[in-house]
Amino acid sequence: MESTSCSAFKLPLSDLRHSDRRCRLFPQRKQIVSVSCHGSVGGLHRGGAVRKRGSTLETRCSVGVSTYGESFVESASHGTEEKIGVLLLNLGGPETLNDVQPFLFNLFADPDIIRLPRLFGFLQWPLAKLISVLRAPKSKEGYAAIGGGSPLRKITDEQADALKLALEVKNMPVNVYVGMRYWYPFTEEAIQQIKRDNITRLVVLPLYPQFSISTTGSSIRVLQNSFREDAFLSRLPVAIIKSWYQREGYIRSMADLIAKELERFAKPEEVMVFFSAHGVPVSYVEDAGDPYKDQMEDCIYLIMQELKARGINNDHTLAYQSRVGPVQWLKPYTDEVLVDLGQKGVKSLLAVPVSFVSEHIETLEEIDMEYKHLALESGIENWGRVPALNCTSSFITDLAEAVIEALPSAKAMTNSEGTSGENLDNDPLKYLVKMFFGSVLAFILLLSPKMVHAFRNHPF
Ligand SMILES: C=CC1=C(C)c2cc3[nH]c(cc4nc(cc5[nH]c(cc1n2)c(C)c5CCC(=O)O)C(CCC(=O)O)=C4C)c(C)c3C=C
Ligand SMILES: [Fe+2]
Repeated sequence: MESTSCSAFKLPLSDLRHSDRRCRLFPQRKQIVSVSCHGSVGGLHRGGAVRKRGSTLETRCSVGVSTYGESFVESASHGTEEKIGVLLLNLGGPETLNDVQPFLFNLFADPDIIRLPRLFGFLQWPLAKLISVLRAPKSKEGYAAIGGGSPLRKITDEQADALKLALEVKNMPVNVYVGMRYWYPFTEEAIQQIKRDNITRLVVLPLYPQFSISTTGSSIRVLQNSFREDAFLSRLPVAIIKSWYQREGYIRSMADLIAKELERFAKPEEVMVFFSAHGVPVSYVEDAGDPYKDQMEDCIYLIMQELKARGINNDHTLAYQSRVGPVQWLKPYTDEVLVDLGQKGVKSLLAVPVSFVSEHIETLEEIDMEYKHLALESGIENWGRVPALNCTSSFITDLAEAVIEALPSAKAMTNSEGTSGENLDNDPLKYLVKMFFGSVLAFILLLSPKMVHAFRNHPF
């Protein structure tokens, strides 16, 4: 079954080697191609397993794809039939508590998440194994507190459906695909579905408003790897929307949500608007040139300008949450700022999650439970939280407009440069030797009490 599932991708040799490596690394991926995910109800074709949510099939569905109706558009210039695809990229999340450790493994095995010097690249997987095992108990507690799994897949599927409808209303029939970076439906599977569907033009839309190497950057790397040596994909015109936090529709939708939540307070004008963004390690910004911090600050500025234009002049602040491990992350840290504000006498606070557009563990557990508790303990008396955008119609309409605007710029992804971390090692003996020595080194490095503590207990 293992080799069948890998070879069933029917990739050229180079890609096959890649997916073979993944199959060794991501045992859970072996299962995905053995199940057909297609179904059809009332003109709706999509992962059959998606409709059977909760069944065993559900977690095995490889591709979250909205392909209802026909999505052919007559190409004005060539008179040929166009079949437009939109690929939504997202992080993915464990759907059950048993998924938590393998999900964390996939996350920490990503060289865009744990950035090791090239020389130490062979340590990536043993380290990922070790950190995921250390982290899993704390992470599981979080997922258990929000019902036993991440809501990300369900919400992203709903966003895909809503986007498809919004584009249909604008006279643009498309197939919408969902590709997750660390859990089902994996980006690689969505790409294979795009190929099977003979899509002729593709818009890639990461569901992260701001660009970070660790999120959008990492997902684009997956695309580049898959597209580089595939005859069909390397010719496919693609437009990638790398960031979209500055779009008016998004800014207005965020301002709408904030204005609405402020109204719930007895004295709305006295509420501190507290933007909480997912952090990244400082080295990403300072050494690797990640634009994430600049874009985040710009985004907050634009939202506050929009609120001011509506006569809302509340104080606001930005802090970063969800740090993991023993390195410096972007400051100020959300937990520290909350305590500080409480001590300074702030009584009413509205938390605004700003780096992500769906509810997820960090909003539902970290903000709603941990930070709320901390804030109330620190002297803040009135607490509120702005919901994630999810399927807010003005937001989805704006995403549809972003897709339409991006489409004309689609061109073949001609990325011939190699991508770091792609030196595939197909010799099983070499692989085992590396794994063994890597593991020994990783244990020596990581099992110091300080490191263990950092990964197990750091907030989030
Ligand atoms: C813009 C959003 C995000 C950035 C930037 C980001 C960077 C980043 N994350 C980790 C480590 C973890 N992230 C985890 C979950 C998680 N991360 C994001 C978004 C961003 N991450 C989301 C939406 C989620 C939740 C998914 C869900 O299931 O709901 C986790 C797992 C949870 C936990 O154990 O704490 C980890 C770990 C790093 C190291 C990083 C940048 C380098
Ligand atoms: Fe994260």
